[in-house]
Amino acid sequence: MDKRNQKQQPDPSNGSKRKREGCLDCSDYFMAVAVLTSKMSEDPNTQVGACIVNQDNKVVSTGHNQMPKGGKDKLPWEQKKEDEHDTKYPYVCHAELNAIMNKNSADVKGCTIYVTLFPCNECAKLIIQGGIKAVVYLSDRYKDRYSTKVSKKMLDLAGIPYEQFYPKGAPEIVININPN
Ligand SMILES: O=c1[nH]c(=O)n([C@H]2C[C@H](O)[C@@H](COP(=O)(O)O)O2)cc1CO
Ligand SMILES: [Zn+2]
Repeated sequence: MDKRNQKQQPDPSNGSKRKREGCLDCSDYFMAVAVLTSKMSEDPNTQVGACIVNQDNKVVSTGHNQMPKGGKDKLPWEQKKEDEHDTKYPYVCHAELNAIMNKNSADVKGCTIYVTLFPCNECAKLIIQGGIKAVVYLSDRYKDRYSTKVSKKMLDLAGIPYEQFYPKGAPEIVININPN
């Protein structure tokens, strides 16, 4: 048979471009976004970041712990003072609250929240009532605090799973933003 006029079929195993090895896994990316977002926090002791992702694996929001509008540079970051009004605790807006408020979608129903610290009870309420369907957290540093224990109790009652994050790829991601 004369093959001169036959169309050449590309050989998938030879000559075609292969996909890049070692590209960032989706969940590693989302937690990395949460960690990067935490770097915006002005809290000298604990910086928290959150990243909310919808069912199409699209980021719909991020947030970090920060003072409410109008309170920046006017409210304290102290952890301990004789009077609790002089500490950060009554004022600071948690990362999860900010992420839910910052959403670029109508709601956060069915979304997953990636957060660098296990959500406290107040954040758990927002997560549950907002319709978030899963929590992925990095640190459970405050697991013995009552606010974490009751948070887990509420999440359990609402049937919202929470799992600790473990990276699928390399645990360290280096970002260089130097233009040169
Ligand atoms: O769910 C949370 N989300 C969140 O943004 N935070 C913030 C509030 C404070 O700024 C900081 C905790 O401060 P500290 O570790 O010094 O107690 O983390 C804390 C929690 C859980 O405690
Ligand atoms: Zn909280």
